[in-house]
Amino acid sequence: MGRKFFVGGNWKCNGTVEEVKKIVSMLNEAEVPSEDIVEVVVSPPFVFLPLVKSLLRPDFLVAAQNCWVRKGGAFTGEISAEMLVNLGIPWVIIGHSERRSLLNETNEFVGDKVAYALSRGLKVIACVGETLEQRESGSTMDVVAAQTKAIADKVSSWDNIVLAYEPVWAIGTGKVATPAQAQEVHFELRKWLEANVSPAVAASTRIIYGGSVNGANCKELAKQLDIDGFLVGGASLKPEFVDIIKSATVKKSA
Ligand SMILES: O=C(CO)COP(=O)(O)O
Repeated sequence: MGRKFFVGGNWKCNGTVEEVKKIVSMLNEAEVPSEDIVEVVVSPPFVFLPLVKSLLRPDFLVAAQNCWVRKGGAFTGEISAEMLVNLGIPWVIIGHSERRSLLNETNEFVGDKVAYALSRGLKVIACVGETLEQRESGSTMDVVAAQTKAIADKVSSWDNIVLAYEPVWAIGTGKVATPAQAQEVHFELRKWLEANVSPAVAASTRIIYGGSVNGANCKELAKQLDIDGFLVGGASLKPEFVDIIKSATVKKSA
């Protein structure tokens, strides 16, 4: 169906110059499947973006972890989409659950950010996901559908969006969703896109999974029909990130 496997590494708020250089050399030396099998994007904190971009192998790309909702200006502490474009940063992560919960980013705000970033020419990894309470009360699909709708309402094309399903209860907890749990939500999200955006967008949009993905659990997850890759936190800072990139071949032969 032509959805190229996508592996993102979200470094979150971690690293020193020395650590960043070490991770980049580890990635530069890694033998991974070719670019037509897997797309790899790493997302360091803003301050390291130029350094990582200048050192990283050309077949891996970089992403910012956030950007301002509109054109830059008098917004102390923010980084605009225009600045990312100016630096040649192709991707940005928007709507990560840590920003939604700790910084009160609402569905509407996330939708506005996605739309603005796309309008400037950035590609977007847009994150959705339910909390444990929401899962336990049976509202997982309502929650992720509302988050996805807030994005769909604001954008005219999904060509440059990767949708990341990251259940909040699986992030940084070591408690990964089972392949069946993840597949179920990915399948439902694709159905949602089919019904509410278009069958073509549903068929072509990559839906990636995030939440305690590691070198040991990635293959079983990658085998699932509607899992088109991963957004990796903790393990993206370690050599096992390379094993996660390699899980793209599981998909290829599936
Ligand atoms: O939040 C995540 C990626 O964006 C997932 O984090 P962990 O892989 O550390 O659980």
